[in-house]
Amino acid sequence: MKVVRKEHRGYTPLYAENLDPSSSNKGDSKESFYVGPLAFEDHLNQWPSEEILPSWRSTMESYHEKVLSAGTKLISLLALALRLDEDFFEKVGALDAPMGFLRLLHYPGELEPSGKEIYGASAHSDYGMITLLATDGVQGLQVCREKSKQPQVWEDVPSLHGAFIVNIGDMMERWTNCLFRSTLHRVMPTGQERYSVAFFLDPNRDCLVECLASCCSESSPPRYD
Ligand SMILES: O=C(O)CCC(=O)C(=O)O
Ligand SMILES: [Fe+2]
Repeated sequence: MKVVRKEHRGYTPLYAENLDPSSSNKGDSKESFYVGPLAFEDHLNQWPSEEILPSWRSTMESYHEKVLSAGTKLISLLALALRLDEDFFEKVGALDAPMGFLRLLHYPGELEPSGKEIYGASAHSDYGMITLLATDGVQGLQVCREKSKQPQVWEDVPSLHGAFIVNIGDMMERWTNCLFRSTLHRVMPTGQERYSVAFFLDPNRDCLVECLASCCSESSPPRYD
């Protein structure tokens, strides 16, 4: 198929991805479609033809722009919470040519029989700054609050109509010296079909990520420098 994933854009088929290779997982029971940054590198995006899906591209572009704008505002609130200037992450170049990746996800209700454990999405944390996640309200998403404790305790994430679920990513964990922890999460199959749309806001590749001054002290030195 012409839109099969290339350069992190396009279609990923069922079971093609395994977010937690340490588990004896068959591959995640989800299929997805990635749309990368629009303003920059837009030529890498892959779009189904207008004849097959009329207006799909313009709908995705419009959603991408709106969720990027919401994510950018949220990042400025995180900056204020960290006692930084509101535009700190802009000033360090994190949002230059914003690296926003939209991922449309579909989890089928019925799964292929398999002797292996099957997850919708196996345990992982997202790797950027923040993720804004919209779901159709079908359960399945779980978080583990204490990710370094064993045994891990998983909690269902309730869905709130009209609200995004916001996850902190690994880069934000590093930046804040673990003050903000990236969220370990997974999606369990429930037997019900499920749709979600994730928007990953990553820092620009040229942005230097170093421990924020407000997040380290003598008793809490930078862990990643
Ligand atoms: O579908 C969901 O609720 C979560 C998706 C997810 O965690 C991801 O794509 O990184
Ligand atoms: Fe995720």
